[in-house]
Amino acid sequence: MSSNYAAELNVALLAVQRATQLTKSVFHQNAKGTLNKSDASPVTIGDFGAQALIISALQANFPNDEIVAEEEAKDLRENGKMKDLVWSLVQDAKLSDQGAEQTLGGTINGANKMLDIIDKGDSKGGSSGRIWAIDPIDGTKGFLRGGQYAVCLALMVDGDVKVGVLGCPNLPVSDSEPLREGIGADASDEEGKFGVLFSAVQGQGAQSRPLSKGGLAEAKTINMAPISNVSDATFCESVEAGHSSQGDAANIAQKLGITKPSVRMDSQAKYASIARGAGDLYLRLPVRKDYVEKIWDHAAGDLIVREAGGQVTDVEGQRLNFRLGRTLKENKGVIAAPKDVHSHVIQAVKEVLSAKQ
Ligand SMILES: Nc1ncnc2c1ncn2[C@@H]1O[C@H](COP(=O)(O)OS(=O)(=O)O)[C@@H](OP(=O)(O)O)[C@H]1O
Ligand SMILES: [Mg+2]
Ligand SMILES: [Mg+2]
Ligand SMILES: [Mg+2]
Repeated sequence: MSSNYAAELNVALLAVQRATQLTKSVFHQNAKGTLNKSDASPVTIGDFGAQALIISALQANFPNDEIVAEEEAKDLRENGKMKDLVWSLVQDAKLSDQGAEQTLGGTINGANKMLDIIDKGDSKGGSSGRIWAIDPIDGTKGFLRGGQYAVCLALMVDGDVKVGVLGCPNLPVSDSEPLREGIGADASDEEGKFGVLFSAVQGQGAQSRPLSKGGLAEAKTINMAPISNVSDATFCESVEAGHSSQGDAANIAQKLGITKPSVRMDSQAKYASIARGAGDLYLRLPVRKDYVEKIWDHAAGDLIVREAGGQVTDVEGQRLNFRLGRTLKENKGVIAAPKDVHSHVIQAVKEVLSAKQ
C-alpha cells in the first residue's frame, strides 16, 4: 500500500501548532515551573503540557501507532501543584478553529488521564512499524533563556523518517531576517513577525508556513541556499558548549576558509534555519565520548533538511540511524550541509577530529 501521508502530516502540523500555543503561554509567564531531571537537564511545565497535547492528538487519530517521547509523568505524579499547573495549561490550549480542534480529538478527560497520556511516550522505538518521535520542547535551556526552541514531531515507518514537523515560535517569519539567537524573553509576537511551522514528507519536499492560532496558514516550499564556495558559508552550532564542541567547530571553519562568525542557536531551529536558506551548515560535534544522541532531537530536522536539498550525517559521514531504539547509538555528532558541499565538510571534520586523537 502506498501512502502520501497527507492525513499524518495534517494531524502533525495541527498538533504541533496547538502545542506551541501552550509553550508560548508559558514563555510569557515568569514562573516556568522548572525541575531538574536525573541527568541535571531542565524540564518545565511547558514540556509536560506540550507532550500531553501532542500524544492525545496522535492517539485520537492513530491509536495503534507507537510513541517515543522525551518526557515522563513521574515528577508530576509526585508533585500535585505542578500537575495542576500543567493541567490548567492543557485545558486552555485550544486552536481557535473548531474544525482543527475536532481533528485533534477534543479535550483530555481529566488531570490523571493527562498523566497516563504523557506516559504513553515510552515506546522502545526500533526498526519496524509506525513510531512517532516527540520532543515537546527541544532546547529547553534556550526556552528558559528567551532563545530559540522547537516543538518537534516525526513519524518513522520501519525505521525511516516519513513525516517531520518543527514548530519554532521564536524564529522570524521572514526567511531573509538575519539569524539570531532568540527574541528575548520580553519580546512581543503580536505583529505576527515570529513563529514558523516547518514540515516535510519523504519524497515531497519541505515547506514552511507562519504559525497560526487557528487553522493552518498557507505553506510555501523551502530550499537550502545554493552555495558554490563553502568558504562563504554561515554555520550554526549549539549555544551550550556542553552539547557541541565549539573549539572543534572553529577549527573546522578555519580549515574550510570560513570567516563569518558562527550563529549559536538552541534546538532543531538550526536544522530549520539552514533548510530555509538562513544559514548553510549545522555542525554538532561530540563533546563527550559517552553521550548518545536521542532520536527526538533529530528525526524531524533530518528529514526537513534532506527534503530541502541537504545531506545529514554524523561526523563520519554515516546517515543518522533511527532504527536502533530511542537513541542514535551508532552515530556520533551531526553534520548537515547542502548536498554539493557535504563531502567537503566531512573531509574537514575528519581531519580536525583525527588530529585530536
Ligand atoms: N552532552 C550533550 N551533548 C549533546 N546533546 C545534549 C547533551 N546533553 C543534552 N543534550 C541534548 O541537547 C538538546 C538541545 O540541543 P541544542 O542543540 O538545542 O543545544 S543547545 O541548547 O543549543 O546548546 C537537548 O534537548 P532538550 O532536552 O529537548 O532541550 C538534549 O537532548
Ligand atoms: Mg530535555
Ligand atoms: Mg531535545
Ligand atoms: Mg526536550
